[in-house]
Amino acid sequence: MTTPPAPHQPPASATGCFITFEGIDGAGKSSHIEPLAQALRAQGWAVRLTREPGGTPLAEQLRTLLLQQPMDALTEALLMFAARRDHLQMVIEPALAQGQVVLCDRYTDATFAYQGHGRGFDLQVLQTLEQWVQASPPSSLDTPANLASPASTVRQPDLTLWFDLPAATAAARLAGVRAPDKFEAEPQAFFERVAAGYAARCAQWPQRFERIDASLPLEQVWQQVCTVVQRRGLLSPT
Ligand SMILES: Nc1ncnc2c1ncn2[C@@H]1O[C@H](COP(=O)(O)OP(=O)(O)OP(=O)(O)O)[C@@H](O)[C@H]1O
Ligand SMILES: Cc1cn([C@H]2C[C@H](O)[C@@H](COP(=O)(O)O)O2)c(=O)[nH]c1=O
Repeated sequence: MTTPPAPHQPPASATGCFITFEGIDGAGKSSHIEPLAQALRAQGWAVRLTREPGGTPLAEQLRTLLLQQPMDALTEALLMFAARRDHLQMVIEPALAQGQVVLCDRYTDATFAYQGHGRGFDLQVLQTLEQWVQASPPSSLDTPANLASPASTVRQPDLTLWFDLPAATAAARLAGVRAPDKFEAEPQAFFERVAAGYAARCAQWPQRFERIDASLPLEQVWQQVCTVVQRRGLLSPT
């Protein structure tokens, strides 16, 4: 019988690890997030799998509105951040405080890519909202005095896997798979802008971002995911 690999148990004082999955619709994120959760659990990690917009009862209600209802760009951005605030307070921060690995299907890079680059919404305004919403710990915005000044610490992912795929390939993969939601119904030019937005975020955060070539066959994409997570010391080769 082979000996199982030593589990990567986080020390009691660990603050967990926050990993986000990003990319345009149809890039292949969801195909890999659950297998990665299983691989991490098999090596001893406590894993919290979640998504944005969503992840809490309130944020899931906001998701339904966001993915179905037409609305102006500011309303859309505010609802994305409202959902994120609830998600951070109720799920992400508590899980990280317990030393868990949080795997989140999309986070704030999506807001910059979709609302910022896709819709053309003001990136400075998004940056201000980011400072407020992602104040860490969340209680640092509890009092009116604290609200007046931006947070000193802003919760960012430790690692972002960016599934990079041409918009035309993503559209071909999604064609006929399911009825498109409000975002998926956008034209290819929208997703080209979103993809450019992700490339800009990757250039801005080179240490946090890992680009995954999502145009390759599923098994090769999975290999890239494993290699990146192994390099970050969270998984050991099996
Ligand atoms: N490497 C791949 N090669 C070919 N097809 C793929 C590959 N990865 C995923 N697919 C297929 O493409 C479609 C979209 O994949 P998936 O749902 O994982 O993307 P996604 O990024 O999570 O999309 P969304 O953000 O819209 O939910 C699915 O039908 C999936 O089976
Ligand atoms: C977090 C976030 C998401 N979106 C968009 C991107 C997708 O089209 C949908 C979510 O659907 P998925 O199938 O779960 O990927 O929401 C966005 O526009 N802005 C955001 O911040």
